[in-house]
Amino acid sequence: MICEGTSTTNDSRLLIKNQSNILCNNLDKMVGKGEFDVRSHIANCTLDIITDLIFNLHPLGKEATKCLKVLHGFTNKMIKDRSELYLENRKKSSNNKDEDEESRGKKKLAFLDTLLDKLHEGEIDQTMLREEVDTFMFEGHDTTLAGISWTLYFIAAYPDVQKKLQKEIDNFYGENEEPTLTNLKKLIYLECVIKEVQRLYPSVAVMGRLAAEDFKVGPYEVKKGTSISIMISALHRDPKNFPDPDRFDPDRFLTEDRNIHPYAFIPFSAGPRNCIGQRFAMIEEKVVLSRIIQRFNLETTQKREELEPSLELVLRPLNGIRLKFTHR
Ligand code: HEM
Repeated sequence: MICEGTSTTNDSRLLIKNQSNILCNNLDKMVGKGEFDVRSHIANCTLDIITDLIFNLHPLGKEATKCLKVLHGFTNKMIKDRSELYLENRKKSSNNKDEDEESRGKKKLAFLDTLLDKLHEGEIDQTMLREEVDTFMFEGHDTTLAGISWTLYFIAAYPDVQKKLQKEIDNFYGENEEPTLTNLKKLIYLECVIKEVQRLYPSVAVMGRLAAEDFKVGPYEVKKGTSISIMISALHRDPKNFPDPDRFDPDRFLTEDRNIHPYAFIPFSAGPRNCIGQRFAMIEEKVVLSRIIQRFNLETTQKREELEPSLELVLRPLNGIRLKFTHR
């Protein structure tokens, strides 16, 4: 779905770019207004990105903010609207017999169209379709909102890190007009900062699993059927893998040769049910953050101990992320 080389990926890049521009234009209006909680601005951006990705119906993205509380009603309406368009397109394509498979594929812009294909082929039913959409709406919006907001805090609170990022990002946009999947890999330091923030404040801080069989963890016997909570946030602060674990130090991720266990750092989970949106999430965070850093200087008077992480479905800063924006 969100794979390199598909038309969906190219469109995703485009929609992230457009939404980042809208976000930066809105942040422009906050310059000169002192510190404010940045999260509602980021929430509008990440919600529009995910609704665009799923439905490709941008104006309804706005409606989503109001309707999230009645998620199913909202999802059903979006599905109904997109289904009508999908059926219309299908009719047009079957009338146009000359249209080849490739050009038909290119018209499939929304993730939901792929699911509608499966529905019409009888592989899934209406309920399964809605569940998939709900999962994507939640997993693909709140997680990136948290990730981007926490990262902006650390960029504001650590001016030396901000300077290094500005240098990398100025060079990047000096060389490239547009971010692409390939050139985004050059934003190495930004990636380290994003990872270090996910280490300290993982968007998904705890996961639940049911033991499928008996097994042992250290001295503990776990019986089949036991429900298990995996504390990602605690795992990420194990001093064996991350010395001085509470210190914010993006450079830890610069050195690839550190001999840590492959499951010591798992912000996107690991194994068969890991996050299928992780590549998309990294692209989204890189594009949105790099655009902000390119345009603004960030400051904060908030101390780290005032942030009060709150363990809900995602890890939220209870007191908000209060930042001051000035133009560079
Ligand atoms: C910083 C951003 C993100 C983080 C940290 C994150 C993290 C995770 C984690 C830890 C899980 C496993 C949860 C569990 O098993 O209980 C998960 C699952 C999932 N994520 Fe993400 N995610 C992010 C962004 C996204 C995005 C952008 C999308 C969609 C575009 C997405 C789609 C999904 C889906 C569909 C699942 C369920 C996979 C399954 O159950 O097989 N995620 N994510």
